[in-house]
Amino acid sequence: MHKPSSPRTLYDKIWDDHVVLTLEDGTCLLYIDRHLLHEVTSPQAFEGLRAAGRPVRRPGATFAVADHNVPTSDRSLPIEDQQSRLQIETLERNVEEFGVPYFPLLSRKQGIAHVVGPEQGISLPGMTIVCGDSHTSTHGALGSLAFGIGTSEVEHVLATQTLLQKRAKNMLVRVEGQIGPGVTAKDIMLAIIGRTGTAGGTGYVIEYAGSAVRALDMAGRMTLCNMSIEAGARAGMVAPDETTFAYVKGRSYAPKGEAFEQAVAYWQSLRSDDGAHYDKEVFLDAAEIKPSLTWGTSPEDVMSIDGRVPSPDEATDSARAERIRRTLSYMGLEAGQKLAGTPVDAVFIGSCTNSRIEDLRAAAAIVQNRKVVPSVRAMVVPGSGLVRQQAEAEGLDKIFRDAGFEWREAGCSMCLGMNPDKLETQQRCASTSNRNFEGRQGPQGRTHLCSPSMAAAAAVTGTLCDVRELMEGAR
Ligand SMILES: CC(C)[C@H](C(=O)O)[C@@H](O)C(=O)O
Ligand code: SF4
Repeated sequence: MHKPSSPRTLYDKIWDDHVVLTLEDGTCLLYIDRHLLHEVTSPQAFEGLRAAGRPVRRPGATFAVADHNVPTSDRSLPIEDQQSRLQIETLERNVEEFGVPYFPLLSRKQGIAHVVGPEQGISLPGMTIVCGDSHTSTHGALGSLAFGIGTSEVEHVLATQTLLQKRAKNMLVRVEGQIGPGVTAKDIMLAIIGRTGTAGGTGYVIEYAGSAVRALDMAGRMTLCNMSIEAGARAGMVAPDETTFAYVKGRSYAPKGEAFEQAVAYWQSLRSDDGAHYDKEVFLDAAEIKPSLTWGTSPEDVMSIDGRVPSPDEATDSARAERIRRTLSYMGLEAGQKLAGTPVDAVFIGSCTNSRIEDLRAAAAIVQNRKVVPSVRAMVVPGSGLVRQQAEAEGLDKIFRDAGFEWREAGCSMCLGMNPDKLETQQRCASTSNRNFEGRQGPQGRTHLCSPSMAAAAAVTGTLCDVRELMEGAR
């Protein structure tokens, strides 16, 4: 624990500004500024409120949207899957009864909660933001403290607008220098997880810093913070700067005029002090990061596209050798093979990691004047209706459609098998999402996590490949 006068990190500052009460064992009651809800983790929480006869403490700080179960096909049709329909109807009934703002399925504002929050200016620098969803860490890109909570905590926040939490440790991930052509925020994050492993961030909140992070736009920063969970961390954050303020300005729920200027003055104080203590530090040289992807069934199974998958023979212990053997078998790969040139069956561009307009532009730049290989099912699923609308205004949908991509409505889609967009058994998919566990995208599905441009390259060549080979002057 730091003394009040000692240099503090960004995390310490936001934490300190939200403590309502500190218990003897150090647990704190934190004030929560924003609470996002989706259909999967909120029903029992509302049920609890109802049973206790309690209202939602601050409906105006609470926002709901359905994203996991929604079909991404024609929205005018009824939802076929009974379970999904029930989830969404339940959410709609709850928000109505408790007076919580909701972005309906037919609204342009509907989308994945972690795309909608920043897009609407609901998520702002300096805030504490929670949602019953692990990838709430995404919102930390704005310079907020944002993390996922469980359903009983959702109920607690609904009832009290506060949450009991233990302070996490501080971890600094510094990425310095310039990334090369074809390298994106996704590749940076895969490189980080490849280095730290999926447990490297356990017990920490990660602050991303360094010139390569500063150079990222907000979408890139959100990609980093989003996958902090895959690095094992509680949350990820980037100190707010001019890029952040320019992004926030003018958004629906952001402060306006004089209030905005005052907010910026405060937000500028939200950076780690010189000499602030980090319990763990990791350094990466941006110039060394190559277009990357995962070869296995854990986000830490990372390699660069010009590398080879591991072989059990290289493992230093038998448990590791067994894991490699099992993973290769699940993934349908041979020990030591190159991934480049491996045929794919599906390409998924979407999810809260990579479905923002910047991601779609990057993918479209690769797809333009090319065609999806006929054996590949390729889909683009914008993160929100507004992203979709913006992409259409820029003609990106035409580029994707003309090439043979499906152009879908917003939702979690093929990121996880909770809706009709699923891989078929043993299909191999280049996916811009964040998780590659066995069966994540459908039973026996084989997921290769990668950036939007790498996924686009896989669609038009029909194989996992180095996006730089499709980029003029990149090599
Ligand atoms: C369904 C939800 C609780 C889950 C999460 O918390 O992350 C989902 O969003 C996921 O990505 O697996
Ligand atoms: S897009 Fe994927 S990771 Fe993000 S909230 Fe939905 S299911 Fe979870």
